[in-house]
Amino acid sequence: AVYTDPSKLPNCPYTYIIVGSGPGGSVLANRLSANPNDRVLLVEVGPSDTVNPNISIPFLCTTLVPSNVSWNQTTVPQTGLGGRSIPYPRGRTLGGSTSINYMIWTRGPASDLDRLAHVTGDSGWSWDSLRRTSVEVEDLLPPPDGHDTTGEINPAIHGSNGPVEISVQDTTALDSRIFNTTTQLAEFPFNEDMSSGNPLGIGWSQLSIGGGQRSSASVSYLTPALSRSNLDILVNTLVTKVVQTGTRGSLPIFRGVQFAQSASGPLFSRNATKEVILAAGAVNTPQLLMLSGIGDSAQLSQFNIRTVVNLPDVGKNMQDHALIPNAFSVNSNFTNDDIGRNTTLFQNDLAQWEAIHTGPFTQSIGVELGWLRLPKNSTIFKKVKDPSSGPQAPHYEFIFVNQFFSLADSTPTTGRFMSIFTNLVTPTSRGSITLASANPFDAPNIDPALLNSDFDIFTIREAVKAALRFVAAPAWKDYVIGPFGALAEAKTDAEIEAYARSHGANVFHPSSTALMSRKGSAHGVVNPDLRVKKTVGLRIVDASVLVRMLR
Ligand SMILES: Cc1cc2nc3c(=O)[nH]c(=O)nc-3n(C[C@H](O)[C@H](O)[C@H](O)COP(=O)(O)OP(=O)(O)OC[C@H]3O[C@@H](n4cnc5c(N)ncnc54)[C@H](O)[C@@H]3O)c2cc1C
Repeated sequence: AVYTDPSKLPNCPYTYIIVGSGPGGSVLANRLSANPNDRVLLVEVGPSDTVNPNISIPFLCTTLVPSNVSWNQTTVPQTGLGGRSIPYPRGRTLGGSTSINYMIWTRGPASDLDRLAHVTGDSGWSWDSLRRTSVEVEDLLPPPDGHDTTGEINPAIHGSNGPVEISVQDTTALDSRIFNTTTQLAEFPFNEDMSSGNPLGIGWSQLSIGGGQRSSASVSYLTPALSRSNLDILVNTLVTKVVQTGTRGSLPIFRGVQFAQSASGPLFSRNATKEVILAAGAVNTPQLLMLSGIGDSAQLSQFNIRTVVNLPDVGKNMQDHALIPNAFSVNSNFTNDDIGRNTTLFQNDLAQWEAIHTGPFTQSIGVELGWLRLPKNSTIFKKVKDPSSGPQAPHYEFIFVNQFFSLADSTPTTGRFMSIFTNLVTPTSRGSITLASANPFDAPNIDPALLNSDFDIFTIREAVKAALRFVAAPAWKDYVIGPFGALAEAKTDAEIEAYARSHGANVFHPSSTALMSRKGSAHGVVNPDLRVKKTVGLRIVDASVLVRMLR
């Protein structure tokens, strides 16, 4: 059952208590409650995902940031972005960020997972080990417009029975031009299916959309488990601390949690008989660890927090993907810009979606994707070792968008556009999450350190130049009028770097703030089985454990 009031929770022992309902929390709530002998409590600070109808509608994903279902926080000033603080949204509702994200579904390169297995000394994290699981979670469905997807995705490598519904997008005006470019410019080869383990090239996006609706972790994993009498979900409630409940040998046992609905409201507490599982995401998990006395003792003492476990890597090593939203004016009678400007069109498209779940509102913003590498002879490699996981792993990404979309500039009131987002997917900059106060209701200091290294600024600059080369192909001759706004003024390398710093944002992939390392290693926060080092009864199951962000 779903509870909104902590005082109404049944007075029963819980086997597992899960903090946060993002992909990690939702999947575990489902899998653990499948055993009727175990009782599971899932605590989520945000409201139910039914409070915002736009969550289900793929095209309206951009309205969810900021909103009543997202953390509306900002970064500390970013040196790499010219000192700007930028919005730092994450999902704050059932399903976590999968309820507000852009739904691009991608497995990444095999070498990313193989590197994770190597670094952690646990072959369970390898591509071969996880490939079967990644197929089992999928249910590949036809696109909403029912078009023949032959050549756009390889069904043989996807699942057809899993809980997460996936599909490719409806066709758009960009498709044939993008595809034709891959035959005209050798540097941009076509890739029929980027989920094969080798994502390099240009291909159709796969999305966690089924039957025209978002397939979030909540829809896929919580909804089917809601009728189980051994699963309780408590919403609108912040876990403020994990609590030591005893010791085993010299190790503290952390099987307790405290939670509250406001800073001044009553504090509640419950214990798990087996484990507390943190799935609060790469910003909130390290914050919660530190508030609980697990972290760098020097930092904790600044806030008068008693150190229970000194783990200096908590909150360190933060990574995220910088994004530059490059806009191009296009010669077209219709782009998705029209939907945003024309109320009648908007209402008609919305009505179509509500009636039969077809039409433009079934689409997310990313039509096609590109995963690309810097050339081997790039000058940066004289100074910096290639940070990618192997020759089939990209350094940067293209996301093709059939409209103007910028997180830095306001949307023009006239004109039609195409955008190519260029995203840096192998950053070498490392940021941090640190406490700003000992009050769990305060935001921590969020520092993703975007574009903060020579490699990062070099790569994003080269990515922007690659996007300019892409639209210079003959396929775009009658369509692209030219770069728009500040991009049109950026000609030299130095100008493109300045443009990247003044217009850069992020693509909301925080990770690695409670990173995994080999069992027994003093470095890191969790072991490869995701148990928090030097503790008993506490695990982390979210993006904070990844040594490097996967794609
Ligand atoms: C706008 C946006 C667009 C994105 N687009 C894509 C995309 O297209 N494709 C893609 O693969 N990825 C995308 N992502 C990223 C992806 O959604 C995340 O990487 C992923 O959801 C991270 O999962 P997580 O479990 O680490 O954290 P989250 O999904 O953020 O879940 C954490 C949950 O824990 C809750 N929580 C936090 N602290 C507490 C607490 N103390 N007590 C109780 N509950 C708590 C939060 O409210 C949240 O619900 C996007 C993200 C955003 C924000």
